[in-house]
Amino acid sequence: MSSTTISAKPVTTTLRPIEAGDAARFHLLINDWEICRLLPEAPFPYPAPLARDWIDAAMADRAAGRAYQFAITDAPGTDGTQAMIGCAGLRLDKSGENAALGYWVARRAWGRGHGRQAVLHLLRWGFAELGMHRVIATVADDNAASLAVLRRAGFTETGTGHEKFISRPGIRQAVRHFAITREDIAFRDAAPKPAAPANDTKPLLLVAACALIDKSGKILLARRPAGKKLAGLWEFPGGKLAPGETPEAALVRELDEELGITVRTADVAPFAFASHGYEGFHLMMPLYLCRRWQGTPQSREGQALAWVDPTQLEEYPMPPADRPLIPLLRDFL
Ligand SMILES: Nc1nc2c([nH]c(=O)n2[C@@H]2O[C@H](COP(=O)(O)OP(=O)(O)OP(=O)(O)O)[C@@H](O)[C@H]2O)c(=O)[nH]1
Repeated sequence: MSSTTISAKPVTTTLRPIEAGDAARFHLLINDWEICRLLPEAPFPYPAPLARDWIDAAMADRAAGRAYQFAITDAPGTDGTQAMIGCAGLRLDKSGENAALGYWVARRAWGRGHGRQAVLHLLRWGFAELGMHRVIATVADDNAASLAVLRRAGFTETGTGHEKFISRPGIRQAVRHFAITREDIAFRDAAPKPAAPANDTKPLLLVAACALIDKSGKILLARRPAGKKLAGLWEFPGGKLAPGETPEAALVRELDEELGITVRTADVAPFAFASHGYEGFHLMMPLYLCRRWQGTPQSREGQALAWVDPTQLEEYPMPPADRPLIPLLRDFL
């Protein structure tokens, strides 16, 4: 991921990989008792060289695939730059199945939902990109804001304990442990919206769609052929679920029927969903990412195909349901 943006008004929270040039601001923000006292490994005062060392280690970890640390940034200012307001990251265990989540938001940016947005964004990215299945987090018992962030993000509390915090010598700080799984996130994203108004009786249509991503990071779009509804628009391969079929099984079937490729259910990762009211039905469409398949995608139903760079998706007219997915893909990939 080069960068990734959330545009959930009124907060705009962006994550981008942390870089050496962030050291001075990192130090300025973290060197605050109200931050250091909540982080097990942060001394207070926080020495400037430690900020540089921490970032160097983060960059080495990223290169080795051990951990992925991001700068949390705010909405662009009038000059277009995005100021760093905190840090969030995932550290994988040896098996690659589990990751530990860590994050902090500078005091000047508290109370605006940045922590929750950053955590949700990082989880979606991690579950889509890293192949991990479970994320754990440990939070000081007196860190009310962080406890709320994890609970609202869908984490389950798994236990309590005591840990050393460098900034609080002589005590073993009471902590709470949390965990969330890939399935929890998929369920959370697919959770029903609030009940529709009584006069809205449109049937719900469940469609599974997939962004196939090739080695150069391009996404496959298919053009709806003449004669179909929304003809001429570009869409993600996929289709309606047959009765009793899971979205993953529907994708495996549709990708074979439409493109002649073989995909395993284990190779499709849930990424986002579209929920859109068309005339006559309400579309609920989970979008999966897939980077591994067998065969070469071919047009089996007369549809034109195009491999599109994520930054150019906007140049391809897509159904209205797909439009909110474009910035997510552009910023994730
Ligand atoms: N596969 C796919 N369908 C989408 C996307 N966006 C979107 O609004 N849809 C809608 O979801 C439905 C997908 O149904 P489908 O592909 O199984 O069926 P279809 O309308 O092509 O006709 P069919 O019943 O002859 O297969 C259509 O109403 C389509 O317009 C998308 O990105 N991919």
